Amino acid sequence: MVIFLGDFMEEKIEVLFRLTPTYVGCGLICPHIVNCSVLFEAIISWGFLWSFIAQHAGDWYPTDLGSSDFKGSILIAVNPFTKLPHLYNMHMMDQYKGAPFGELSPHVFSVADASYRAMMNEGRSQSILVSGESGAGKTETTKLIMQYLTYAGGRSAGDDRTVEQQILEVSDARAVIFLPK
Ligand SMILES: Nc1ncnc2c1ncn2[C@@H]1O[C@H](COP(=O)(O)OP(=O)(O)OP(=O)(O)O)[C@@H](O)[C@H]1O
Repeated sequence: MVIFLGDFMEEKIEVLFRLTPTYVGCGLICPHIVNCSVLFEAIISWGFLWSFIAQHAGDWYPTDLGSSDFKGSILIAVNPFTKLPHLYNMHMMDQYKGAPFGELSPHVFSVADASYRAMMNEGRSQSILVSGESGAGKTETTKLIMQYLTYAGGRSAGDDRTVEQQILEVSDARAVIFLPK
């Protein structure tokens, strides 16, 4: 599940994770939910979670969202367990670049594009939450989001390196700092 949280601050996301036991609790309090299909259960449970947040989050819940309306975007992404290169190639990125949200079919590039444009238009950091159980495809989905963002970002004037190269170089630096051999 990919959720575009807009310009939620990092600490707000931490609160979200702390609230996650509520999501588990929903299944215990309402046993019929756990009998639903996995997808349906996930949708209902996240609905409960967001409802809970809207009601109890108080001061950290962004005021511009109102108290019961989620302005961001949720994408249900299903792991295909097979390579689907035609869905994630340059042509698809071209299609989604700048397209109004919801105009084209649901796609992780659509979420990434909305995030990128919000960052550019509002000049504020944006957050995308990728959630799911082990093996759901979070890592692959995150890589696709990074692939799109590096494509959308291009390269800055006077810098021959692409954004992708710069990110890879930072990753190398972090690997050296945190994972010395
Ligand atoms: N979009 C995709 N296209 C093709 N295969 C995929 C895709 N997403 C996931 N997979 C397949 O599913 C496997 C597990 O995906 P992934 O590693 O992203 O899961 P995860 O949610 O990060 O798991 P964990 O939480 O255990 O780290 C991948 O190795 C890949 O084979």
